Amino acid sequence: MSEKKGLEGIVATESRISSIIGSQLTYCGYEIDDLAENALFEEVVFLLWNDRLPNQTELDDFQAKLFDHMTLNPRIYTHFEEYAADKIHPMAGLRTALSYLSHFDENAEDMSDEANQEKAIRIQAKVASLVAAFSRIRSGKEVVKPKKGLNYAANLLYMMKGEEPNSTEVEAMNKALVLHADHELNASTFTARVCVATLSDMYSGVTAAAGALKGPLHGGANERVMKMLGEIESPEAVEDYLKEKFENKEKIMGMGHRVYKDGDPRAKYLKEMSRQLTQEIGEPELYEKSIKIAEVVEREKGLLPNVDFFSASVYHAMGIDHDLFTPIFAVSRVSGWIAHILEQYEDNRLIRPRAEYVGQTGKKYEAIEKR
Ligand SMILES: CC(=O)SCCNC(=O)CCNC(=O)[C@H](O)C(C)(C)COP(=O)(O)OP(=O)(O)OC[C@H]1O[C@@H](n2cnc3c(N)ncnc32)[C@H](O)[C@@H]1OP(=O)(O)O
Ligand SMILES: O=C([O-])CC(=O)C(=O)O
Repeated sequence: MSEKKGLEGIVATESRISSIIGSQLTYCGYEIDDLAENALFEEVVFLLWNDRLPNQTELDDFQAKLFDHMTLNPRIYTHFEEYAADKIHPMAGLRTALSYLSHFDENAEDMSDEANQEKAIRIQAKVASLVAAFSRIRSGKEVVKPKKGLNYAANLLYMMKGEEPNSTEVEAMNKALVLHADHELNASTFTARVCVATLSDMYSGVTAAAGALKGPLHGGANERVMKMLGEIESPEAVEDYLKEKFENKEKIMGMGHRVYKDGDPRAKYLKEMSRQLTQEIGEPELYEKSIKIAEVVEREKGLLPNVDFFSASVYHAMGIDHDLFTPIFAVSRVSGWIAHILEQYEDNRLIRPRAEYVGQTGKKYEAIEKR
């Protein structure tokens, strides 16, 4: 085979946005540790889009613009009522809604830099509102409008829960958003770049990317991790549970990574958050089961937890519905998709690789009654 299956190790573009070397991840030159410990999610979004951190005036202005665009057209709520009645998965709902957002943007087709900057803010602002509104509408609750003065992470939680989150919850959500914001040429980001390299619009790029993130081998793994934790009764039951999975050649969700072979640098933060938060809600066994799973999978398969592994128990402890875990990932990753879309537009060329043909040759058309 002349191609690399799954394009493993292939460098498909240059990028200034994030870099992975060994187990070191940086956003625009800043170590993920530095950002996870210190940065506000909005600062990270500004950084990814502008290649530098904002000063206070720029941050205030950026946050104000995000706040101004958080409100949704009520026609979206009507859509959500239909999705809820049909019990569609929230990630399918989000994918459709990201596309629908373009219907309310009169500059959706304007490809100027100015219009694209404006679209970037609108999409980032509205994605949090979409996830929150969907979750409330399907539970028969009133949609909650964003609250002035709250940061992005706090507003996301506020719009979901209808009450102001405490500082521990805001800090945890902010850190989770920072950790998920960008990750080099992961599958959904690559999808976004392939889509807009045809010079399609930004809404199409993020919609395509959301479709890719939804899959269980990518962002959809976090929801499956929670399902697995629910299926295992106790830390003592982990060995037998995993033995059966290994025998059936099933993959263990949240474990392993295409690029990181010595560990995902984001996982340690989510691990610590999982320890603290599951303790606080009185469900420490969720953390204990997670630790045992990680230990057995490392021993048997040499695989380590990725970003989706401990985020599951973190989001659960924050009271988030399990099928909203991947949409929450998307709320953060939209920032990275947009950064890559803008970068793709800057120096675009159609992305169109080749396939090695391995099919039949020399066939002749036969009339249908002869087949
Ligand atoms: C945000 C993110 O997207 S992080 C990734 C989220 N996805 C998951 O957590 C899903 C579970 N993990 C996986 O499926 C994989 O580790 C991936 C897709 C993340 C990376 O995959 P790759 O590096 O391409 O490995 P690939 O899928 O080719 O597997 C290589 C071998 O390791 C095994 N393997 C890889 N991951 C796992 C796993 N989680 N559990 C069990 N076995 C695994 C495969 O079965 C395969 O074994 P084989 O060679 O005996 O057939
Ligand atoms: O980079 C990848 O392949 C998957 C990943 O960890 C991410 O998207 O955050």
